Amino acid sequence: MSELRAAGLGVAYGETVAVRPLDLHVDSGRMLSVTGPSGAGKSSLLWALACAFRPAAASVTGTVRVDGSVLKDRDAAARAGVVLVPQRNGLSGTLSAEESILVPLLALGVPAREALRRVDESLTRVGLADSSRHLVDQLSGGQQQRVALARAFALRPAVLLADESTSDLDAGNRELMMAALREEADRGAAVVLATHDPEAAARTDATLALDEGESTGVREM
Ligand SMILES: Nc1ncnc2c1ncn2[C@@H]1O[C@H](COP(=O)(O)OP(=O)(O)OP(=O)(O)O)[C@@H](O)[C@H]1O
Repeated sequence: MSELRAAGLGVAYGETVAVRPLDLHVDSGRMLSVTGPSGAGKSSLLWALACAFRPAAASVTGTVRVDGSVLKDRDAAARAGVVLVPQRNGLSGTLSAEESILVPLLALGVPAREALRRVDESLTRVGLADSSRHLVDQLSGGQQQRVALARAFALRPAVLLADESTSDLDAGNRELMMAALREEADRGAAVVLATHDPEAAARTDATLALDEGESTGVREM
């Protein structure tokens, strides 16, 4: 069970203010969508929630807490179980789908047998069990999105931050991935999905709308 809370969270790139300080909270078991036009600040908000910015890359104000503990940096976020699926997936093109999932599990100290079990389970969940040996570069954009989500699911995140993770999917796979994200929430994760897609946003519990970096409020669905 995990609760995500941000207070006064803001992001600027030099003179460019990407996110004006905002508060948000996502309880365990809930899904929040972050919506807004291109450039509204959705990715910047998710990166700040994951404490993923290098200090030189952006100036971030405010605090992020998971279960009451302030996250100081990216390592602390990882230890708290915060997993970011970035907009461009963050996969290495030269690894296979299964290696993409296995490597971070082994790096975290998950025993090999359990890690391999999670690889199979998560690729099956996203409908890519038959593509496990394919290199990421040999997969379509939508298949790569599903591998990136499978990798996140295998990590059993406490907080799952998914950035446009359904944007390249056909309707059937979008449905499958939205159901999988809901399962993550049902398992106890706090889930945040940045999306342009009103149908995906409608499947979440609440929506935070951004406009030029400003929150225009949270609407319960
Ligand atoms: N590394 C960067 N350096 C400077 N400005 C940036 C950087 N990244 C983003 N920005 C600016 O910050 C603002 C918010 O960008 P961000 O990518 O967070 O928006 P977004 O809502 O995710 O957009 P999209 O829907 O197109 O992905 C934009 O004005 C963008 O140009």
